[in-house]
Amino acid sequence: MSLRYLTAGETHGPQLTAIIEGLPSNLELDFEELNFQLQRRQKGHGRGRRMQIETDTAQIVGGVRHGRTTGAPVAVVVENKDWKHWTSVMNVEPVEGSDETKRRVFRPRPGHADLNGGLKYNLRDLRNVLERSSARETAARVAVGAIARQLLGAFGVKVAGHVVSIGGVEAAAPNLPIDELIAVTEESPVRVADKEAEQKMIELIDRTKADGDTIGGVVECIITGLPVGLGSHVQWDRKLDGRIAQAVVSINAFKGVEVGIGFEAARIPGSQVHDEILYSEEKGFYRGSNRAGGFEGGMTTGEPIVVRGVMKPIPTLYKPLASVDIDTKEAFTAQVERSDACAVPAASVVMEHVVAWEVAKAFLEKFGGDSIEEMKANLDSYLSQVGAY
Ligand SMILES: Cc1cc2nc3c(=O)[nH]c(=O)nc-3n(C[C@H](O)[C@H](O)[C@H](O)COP(=O)(O)O)c2cc1C
Ligand SMILES: C=C(O[C@@H]1CC(C(=O)O)=C[C@@H](OP(=O)(O)O)[C@H]1O)C(=O)O
Repeated sequence: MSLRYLTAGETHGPQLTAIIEGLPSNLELDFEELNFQLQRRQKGHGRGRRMQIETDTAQIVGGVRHGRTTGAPVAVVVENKDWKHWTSVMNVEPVEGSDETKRRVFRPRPGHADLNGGLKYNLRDLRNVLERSSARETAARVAVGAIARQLLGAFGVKVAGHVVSIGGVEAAAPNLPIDELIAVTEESPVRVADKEAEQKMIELIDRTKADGDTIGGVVECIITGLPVGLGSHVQWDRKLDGRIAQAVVSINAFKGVEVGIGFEAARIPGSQVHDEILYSEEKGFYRGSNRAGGFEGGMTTGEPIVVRGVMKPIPTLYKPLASVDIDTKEAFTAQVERSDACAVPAASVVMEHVVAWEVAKAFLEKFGGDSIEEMKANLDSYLSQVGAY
């Protein structure tokens, strides 16, 4: 059985819940590191007031004893502190004229899930759609991904993420060793290594917010330390780059993904796209460049994975766009809910974790095993085979 997970929970409900199935036993979990990743997702210039209310921490309520996984399903809970302000709205059926009715959502926001969800699920309070479509759910996905990241970490695999551009303001390509990239973006409010560009991004976010508008951007995730051969060319749904693309576009507001040089490959000849194959006694087979972003044939090449995702601007606008009242069918402006102006820095943390999850899943498929020790033995045996090739 392969690694899988599900999440449940509403943004203004009591908690988010995730269940992970298929983790090996004896993975030592670092709870501080897990919570650190959750807190990283809360930061970043442009976030709204909600992030001042929450202090995301993961409670592990199943599958872990004495700090180590047992092989049983791992259950994780992240509390919503904001729940206490929403208890009656979430629990009481709105009655005409009541306070709860005021929170009913009936003028759908263009760009959010409101209208499609209302029509599809036949819900006349679009809050029932909003509550689950909210990117609050990405806190659960980061908790899950942080565990996957620790699984990868047990094999020396490292994960980094950073912001490439916001609203067209581009950061210079950082080209730093992964540990430095992690350190430098950790301290940055926009998670960008280029300080000059960061200042321009901050100013742009502030101007955009003051205009009642929102802004998107591009983020990049890099994973190093992987062996050749994760994923497979033999079947469409085993191609790891394809699975990563699906995971990235599943993040709220993500509309595109690039692997390696991505769309740039359409503009230049093959001689400037493909990575030449080299060999040395010390390294074995390796590449002169990594324009493929670590993938050929849906399999890892052994070079770092480099994936980019594009996030559209946040749909909720304080200066709202045209919409229609779902009761009267009259033209109205869209409803305004408390909102972020820009969540690109936070989204880069989410992207790291959804990509880490897909890679961990492929890692487990390749090296199998019910315990970390069994996985390590399988990895060592494979590395010897590759080394002797
Ligand atoms: C970290 C993060 C925070 C977000 N914050 C908001 C927000 O405050 N307001 C909003 O309208 N959308 C926000 N979004 C985007 C919406 O959740 C998303 O646009 C919506 O679920 C519709 O899905 P789609 O854009 O993928 O089609 C956020 C997304 C992410 C990744
Ligand atoms: C709660 C989070 O993000 C939320 C995502 C979101 C949306 O519509 O996606 C709308 C906002 O919700 P609220 O109206 O409660 O402030 C964001 O704050 C989070 O990232 O943890």
